[in-house]
Amino acid sequence: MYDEPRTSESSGPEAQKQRLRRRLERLIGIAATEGNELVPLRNGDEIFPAMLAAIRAAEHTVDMMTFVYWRGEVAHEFAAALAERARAGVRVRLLLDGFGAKEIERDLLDAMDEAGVQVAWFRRPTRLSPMRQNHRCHRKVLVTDEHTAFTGGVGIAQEWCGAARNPDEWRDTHVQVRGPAVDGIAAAFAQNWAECHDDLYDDHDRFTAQSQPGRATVQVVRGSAAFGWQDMQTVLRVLITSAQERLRLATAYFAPDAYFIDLLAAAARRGVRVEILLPGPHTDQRACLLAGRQHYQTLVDAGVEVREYQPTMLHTKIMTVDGVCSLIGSTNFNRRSMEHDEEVVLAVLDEDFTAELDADFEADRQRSEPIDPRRWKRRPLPMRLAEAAVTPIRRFL
Ligand SMILES: O=P(O)(O)OC[C@H](O)CO
Repeated sequence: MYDEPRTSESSGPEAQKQRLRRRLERLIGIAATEGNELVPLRNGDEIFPAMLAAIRAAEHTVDMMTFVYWRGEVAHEFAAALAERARAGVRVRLLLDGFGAKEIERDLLDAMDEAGVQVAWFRRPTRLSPMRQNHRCHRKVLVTDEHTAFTGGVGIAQEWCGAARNPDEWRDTHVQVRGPAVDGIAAAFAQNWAECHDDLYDDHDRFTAQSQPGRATVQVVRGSAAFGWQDMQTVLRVLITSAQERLRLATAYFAPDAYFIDLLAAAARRGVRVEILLPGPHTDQRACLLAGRQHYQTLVDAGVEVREYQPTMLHTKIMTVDGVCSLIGSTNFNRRSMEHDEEVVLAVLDEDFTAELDADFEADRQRSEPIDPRRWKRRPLPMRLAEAAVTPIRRFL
């Protein structure tokens, strides 16, 4: 593995930002854009009002794609807002994943259809089997009037409402984006919409240039279901191997293959402070929790701090590196996100945005329990057996 010699010229925040930018640009082949404005949104209490306000303010287009569209008042609010804009003459497109959104209420679909919302389904599985659950549209994207975009972890369901005050209010982070990076997020929508609908664009799309309202440099990376290596793996690989001082990872689903466990352990062994925050007792995917726990010993032995979040389900998908770079989007740290599903993430090179995510991470860390290496080594046999039991399905998690 390439380890860059550290000199005074190659250290410092600016040098690290430039190093990360050039590595990501040349290894992924997508240019980063400058002048983006990013607003982090914490939990449903901040995320949903901002998204609904953007929909209600749209005058030309609303493009929304989601993996989860389940139940609750918020599901009705989104459907009503989308339908209202469609009735007002706005071109409204909603792309639902055929597996993740199958719980959507029929009445909401009928009401949106009647109002003129173009609803498309991404790969509806005809039967449930592990193989047919692959190639899901796991991206979470909202773009309004081509100039405001949202992405991150949130699903449209009651579970995400509130502010992580109790187990009924999941913890999540989303981001509102304005600036040139909106094009990359819009392209993530377009790529999946193209597979499900005859029209890629129409007269409502104006294709006007993006302004530069902020200071963040952002590279938008799309991941797609694929055999072999893919860009989502490259982003994660570059950030982990480039970290010099501190790497923080908060993820809803932690079930990577051994290669990525080794990368994290190697980062800790070369002196990087690696902190990983994962769901704990309130996970909604116990099999995934167990698959992740199989790796705790390797990680803590290497010096990685592993913690489980206690108050509620932790659904964030965040990475920060050296206080200068953040990763935020739909990607979990599991094989589904790295190999099986459609994803989109923003690699953000900006100290201010990263500081906000780091502060959130620290607040979440305070509400978590650390894995103690010596106690973990002595965990009871039933726990070990439960972890071993999920081994046959690990590649689907
Ligand atoms: O797959 P995610 O990360 O969007 O999460 C969705 C739900 O948690 C699935 O249980």
